[in-house]
Amino acid sequence: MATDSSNGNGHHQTTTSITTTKTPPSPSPLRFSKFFQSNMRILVTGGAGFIGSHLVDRLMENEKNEVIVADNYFTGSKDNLKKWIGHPRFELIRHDVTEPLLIEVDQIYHLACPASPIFYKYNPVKTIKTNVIGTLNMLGLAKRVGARILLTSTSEVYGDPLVHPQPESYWGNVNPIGVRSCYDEGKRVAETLMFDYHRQHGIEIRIARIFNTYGPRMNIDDGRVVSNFIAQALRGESLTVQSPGTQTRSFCYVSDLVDGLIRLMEGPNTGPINLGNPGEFTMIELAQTVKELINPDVEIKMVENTPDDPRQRKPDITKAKELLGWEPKVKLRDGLPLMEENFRLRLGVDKKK
Ligand SMILES: NC(=O)c1ccc[n+]([C@@H]2O[C@H](COP(=O)([O-])OP(=O)(O)OC[C@H]3O[C@@H](n4cnc5c(N)ncnc54)[C@H](O)[C@@H]3O)[C@@H](O)[C@H]2O)c1
Ligand SMILES: O=c1ccn([C@@H]2O[C@H](COP(=O)(O)OP(=O)(O)O[C@H]3OC[C@@H](O)[C@H](O)[C@H]3O)[C@@H](O)[C@H]2O)c(=O)[nH]1
Repeated sequence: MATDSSNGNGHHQTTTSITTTKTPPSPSPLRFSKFFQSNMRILVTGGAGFIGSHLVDRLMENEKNEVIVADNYFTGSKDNLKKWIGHPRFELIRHDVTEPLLIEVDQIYHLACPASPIFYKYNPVKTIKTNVIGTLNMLGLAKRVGARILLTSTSEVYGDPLVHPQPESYWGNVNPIGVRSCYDEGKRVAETLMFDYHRQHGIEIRIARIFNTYGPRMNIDDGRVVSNFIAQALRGESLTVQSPGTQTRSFCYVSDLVDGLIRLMEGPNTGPINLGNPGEFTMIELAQTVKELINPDVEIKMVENTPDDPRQRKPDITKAKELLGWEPKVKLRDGLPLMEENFRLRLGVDKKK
């Protein structure tokens, strides 16, 4: 069933479950074989990254799952998956999704894409290729083997939003030629490709629009705000708030996010569905919280911002609640100390007694 709602600019849009008359291709007959070891063979692209490796941990908990990770290690690392390397139900492939991948799978979680602005802006043409050609390749794979595919899209598809908080029906306010466009427009094209394959070829699709997520295993020098502030606080450096500091974000702890991704994949809704924590903070508030919880001695300094930084962001998660029975459980004040612990270990900084 399709739902109509206003996007806040007077436009109307259809969201959440656009249906198709096409029948998806059948999965391999082996799936139904009595002697098959696992019931589900799952590909996670970008599985060596931050969210991907937490997702792999959760998928591997189920003994019926076989997990294959394809990653080019641009921002990810084997270290994030070290506990699974050598496991009989796990396989790690060095692979760039801009090249075709010929394997047999039942589900695809398609995460491969640099997510931190400093990394996605580093080689913007490659970021676009990853989003467009990479998603085309994964949809081609899904089509060939009859797999269900989930795309990790982003709150960045709303650009610098004029509607607040952002519902899925909002079409966004995106600069098509800016320095962030390789990522936000790239993800918008990826969403379009997903729906075109769904309508034209009957592929089973799922789209998650993920809002800022944080947690253990983020790269220490990832450049994103939570990892920056925690690393700075632990190193005794000033916390760098990019001006004006009144811009807002809503931060979701990674275990909550992974739970939402799996519910979306397993349920009947195509999405797009927002996954994020509606707790909204200015960057000054975030810096003050990190300072208070981790190192009251550090200073907070204002530094120059980058172009097109969205001024506000907060997910409307009504759909996730209704359709997935999902809402985040971990508050920022509870999640930050869990990440601090992991960063202390990796940076070799002990807690003062
Ligand atoms: N973390 C967030 O706040 C957030 C928010 C919205 C959306 N997302 C999306 O979630 C996904 C994962 O994000 P993350 O935070 O874990 O980032 P990450 O950078 O830690 O992980 C991305 C992974 O993709 C791999 N990768 C990049 N380009 C590739 C390519 N061409 N071929 C194969 N592998 C490639 C990287 O090596 C890395 O392991 C991304 O698609 C991102 O856009 C993340
Ligand atoms: O050191 C810093 C880093 C960042 N910031 C600010 O913190 C805010 C968040 O910046 P981040 O780089 O963490 O992330 P952004 O929200 O800009 O983008 C993110 O959005 C969702 C995902 O798709 C991606 O993970 C990423 O693109 C921005 O307003 C930025 O100006 C600081 O104040 N100080």
